Amino acid sequence: MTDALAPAAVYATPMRTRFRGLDVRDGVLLRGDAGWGEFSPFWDYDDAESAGWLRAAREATDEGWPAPLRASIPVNVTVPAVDAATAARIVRGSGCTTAKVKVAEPGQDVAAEQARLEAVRAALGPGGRIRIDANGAWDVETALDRLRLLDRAAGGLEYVEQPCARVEDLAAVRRRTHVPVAADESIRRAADPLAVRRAEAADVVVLKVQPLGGVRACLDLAEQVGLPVVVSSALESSVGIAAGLALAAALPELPYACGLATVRLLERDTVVDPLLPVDGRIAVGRPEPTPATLAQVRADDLTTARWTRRLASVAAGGAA
Ligand SMILES: O=C(O)CCC(=O)c1ccccc1C(=O)O
Ligand SMILES: [Mg+2]
Repeated sequence: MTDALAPAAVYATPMRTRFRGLDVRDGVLLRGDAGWGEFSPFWDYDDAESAGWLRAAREATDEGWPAPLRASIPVNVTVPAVDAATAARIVRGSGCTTAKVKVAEPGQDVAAEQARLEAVRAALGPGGRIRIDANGAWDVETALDRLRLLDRAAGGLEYVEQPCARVEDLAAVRRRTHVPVAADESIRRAADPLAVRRAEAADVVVLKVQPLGGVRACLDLAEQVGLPVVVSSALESSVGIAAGLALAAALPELPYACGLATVRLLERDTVVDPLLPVDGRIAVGRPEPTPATLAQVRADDLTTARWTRRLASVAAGGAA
């Protein structure tokens, strides 16, 4: 059977602040009977790793999502590895009472991280919550050392996301610190996401809809892992964020703020009503692109050709 999978649009937008090494975010929008879907694996992901991202997009276009159990989702403001004054400005402008702060960025020292966390605490006030994300950059001893310093600078950490890359190292850190540990890459980039549970390596799991193959796949995984879930974005446009909201809205329990307030990190969005937080929550919804919004983010011909080829290639692999 030939696959008529073709991009309805290819988008590209500059980032407001460099994040995860990205200055531009781009991807494909697909359209089906159930609505719009986003396929936007990062460029360093190969076809095999991008297959889940395509399953998530096709769930959005062909099936839609399970019924929501809640109408709005509490979210964290995401603070890139910026200077202290910029971090404070991002937090104050967000309306959120939970902040997730990037740390362990290559080339930055711990003093800059302490200053960033002190500024975020001052901006949030004593009632706010602060979590940090090290993206697996530390070894066990470095993690324990940094957690002591950064927990103090933050006036208390809600949790640390992926302090080390390996599951056994997460488990070792978890045994030796009072800061709760969240697993992100150890879930979404692992051959066996349940290894985290078996090793008792985390207190919380971060689930991202695109890399994990869709809302239903994430609901199944949440049930199997049996730990509290934080739904987080893969820096999608609002079309992709809508899938994250659908997951957060369908989980039986949602004890933490989710990392879905990332549309603000993009200069432009694919829809008329971007999925931005108001008073720390995003209303569950599914805003749609229009010809006018798509014109604002239309990728150039070269980018469009690259995504069209990539989509076909991932789809061909997935069909095998
Ligand atoms: O969790 C958030 O607040 C935002 C999402 C986020 O941090 C992220 C976005 C894209 C790729 C990786 C990550 C990450 O959690 O490391
Ligand atoms: Mg993370």
